[in-house]
Amino acid sequence: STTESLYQQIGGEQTIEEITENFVYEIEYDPVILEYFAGSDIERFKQKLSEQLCMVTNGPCEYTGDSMSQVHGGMNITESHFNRTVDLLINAMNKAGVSHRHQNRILAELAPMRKDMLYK
Ligand code: HEM
Repeated sequence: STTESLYQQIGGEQTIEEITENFVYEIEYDPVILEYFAGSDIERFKQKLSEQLCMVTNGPCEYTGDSMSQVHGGMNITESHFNRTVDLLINAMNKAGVSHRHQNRILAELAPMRKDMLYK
């Protein structure tokens, strides 16, 4: 129904967990992007990312992580590396069975955060 949240439409917590697991897997197989995560706590990343995905899809979650500019500041993320990371997220969503229509809605929610991450 039209009153269902995007979170419910994609399959709720289980799908969010799958996207997150798949995304980390994709990152682990991408030497260029993996380098950024060399000193990172991957369990924390998974937890905060799944909260964020849940929140932007209007699920029953609160994002308890840091702001996107705080987190990504100092990494000097290039446009090319940003786009590469989005491709990994798309792979992760495809493998989790998220439809392209729903993927576009999720990416549209994340798009405004881009300016907080690039070249900072
Ligand atoms: C779609 C765009 C992106 C989103 C939605 C996103 C989201 C997040 C979130 C929610 C966290 C966890 C924050 C926390 O721990 O409080 C995080 C951490 C991180 N992100 Fe991103 N991110 C994106 C793009 C990127 C890109 C392009 C890179 C690098 C190429 C990157 C590198 C990292 C790294 C290395 C961490 C871990 C930081 C740490 O260890 O403290 N992210 N990201």
